[in-house]
Amino acid sequence: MGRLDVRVRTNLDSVVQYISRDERHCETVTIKELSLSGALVSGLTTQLPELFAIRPVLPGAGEVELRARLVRRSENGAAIRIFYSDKKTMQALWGHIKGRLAPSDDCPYCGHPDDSREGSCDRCNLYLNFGKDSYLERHIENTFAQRLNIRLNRLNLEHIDKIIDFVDSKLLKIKHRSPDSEFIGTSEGMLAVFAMIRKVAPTEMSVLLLGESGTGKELTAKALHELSARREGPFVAVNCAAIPETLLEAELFGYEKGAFTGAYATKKGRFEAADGGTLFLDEIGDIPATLQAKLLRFLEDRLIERVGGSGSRKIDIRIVAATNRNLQKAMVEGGFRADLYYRLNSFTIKLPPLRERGEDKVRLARHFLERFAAAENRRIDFSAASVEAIRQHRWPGNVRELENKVRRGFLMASDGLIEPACMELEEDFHSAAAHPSPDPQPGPPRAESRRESVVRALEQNDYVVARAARQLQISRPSMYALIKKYGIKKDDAK
Ligand SMILES: Nc1ncnc2c1ncn2[C@@H]1O[C@H](COP(=O)(O)OP(=O)(O)OP(=O)(O)O)[C@@H](O)[C@H]1O
Repeated sequence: MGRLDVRVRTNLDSVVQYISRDERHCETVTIKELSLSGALVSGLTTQLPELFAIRPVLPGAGEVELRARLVRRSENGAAIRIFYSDKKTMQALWGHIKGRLAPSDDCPYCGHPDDSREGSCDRCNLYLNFGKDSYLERHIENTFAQRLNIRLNRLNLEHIDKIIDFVDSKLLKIKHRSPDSEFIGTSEGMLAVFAMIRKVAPTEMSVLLLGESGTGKELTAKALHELSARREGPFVAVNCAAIPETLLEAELFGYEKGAFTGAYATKKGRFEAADGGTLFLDEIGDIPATLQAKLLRFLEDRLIERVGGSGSRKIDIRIVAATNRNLQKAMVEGGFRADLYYRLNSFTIKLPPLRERGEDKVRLARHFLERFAAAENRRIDFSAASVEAIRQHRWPGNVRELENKVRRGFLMASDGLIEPACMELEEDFHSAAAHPSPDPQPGPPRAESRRESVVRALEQNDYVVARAARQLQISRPSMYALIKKYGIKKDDAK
């Protein structure tokens, strides 16, 4: 029963109706107690689906249809929640309840003595003027925030995020996700990376990205592009190690017709394709010496010359380069030009390996799982053992390996649960069980400590909600909802 509603005893015959597997079920029950948002019914014999209809016959108003959900069953009957319906139905329902209100001097909501029956209750502040026609609207208005709060308290962080996303994107059509919002991470290392991305993105500086394979270098390059003034221009990515050395120059700089055997027509290279935007040169450590010289020339004068061409042309691009090799060592050993290294190295972002990102591992795994599950409209979760195995695994292939393992787990899961074996991580789980980690790893809020995480984030950000929300990688409205949900006040946070 709704805690905020006036509840009366009644004896209404009602039909409960639902459809399962194309079959219509009807059952007659009796409503014993009724409020605007709930009822207690007796005589229910079947298992109900999550949502069903109940059709009480209200004396004087006839049959009304209400949408309902089962809250709990007991020996006395079943408690159901009634959802707000159209105004006419609500008025009929309220008319029935009002007619059965026993005269009392106590507030029917909270029991506080009240003899005026005018205005609001001194204690719970709810509107008491039942006799007025406007009561229903005033009641709905007055109780809206409290109803919302009751519901919010039952939701977890992910639900709240989903609802806010839905409202923003589907109802308000706000495209509020920033391009790096799919970039998951709240570990110290990743927060530093995000801060650097935001700082350097709007500039025209060349950026060098360092990090093991699969740590997110390409994603970083895309974020740099999206957060720059070049975002409307093209983003062109070239994996220099994937193109044979003999073809790389023509691929990057283009060629004129007849420049070499097989050059039947003039072709633009990737530099020209990226004109006005960003060129991402992945595996830059693998380009041959001749191309290193050509790239250096470009960085100095911004001119390119097609293979077999006689003139040069100006190109307006920003270069973001990446490598998982130790360029400094390659430079010392003579495999990479020092002048090019220093040109590219004017701003460097180092992506930490996944094994050093603490609880980000689990956060990323959940992010990928959510994506796969949403694409196939399935509900699937990790078992506790899987979560532990994800924490323990060393992840030599970093985020790409994690994504692949979660994809495998998603395909192999049975009964809606991914066990370590589904991801081929059973050994990591067994070693975790044998040597439990004393260090629970820093990271995002777990259910039991979520309040503490929210308080900590607020403290660390001088109570600036937007910044604390950013630190926890949640939206600002979600942060406000959490502050309210946990009743956090500035004084508690100290
Ligand atoms: N922090 C992250 N949040 C969400 N997805 C990520 C993150 N980091 C990486 N990914 C995903 O992991 C995969 C590998 O990332 P990416 O290709 O950017 O890595 P890389 O360092 O460029 O790899 P390589 O060196 O092998 O080219 C991609 O699917 C990418 O979207």
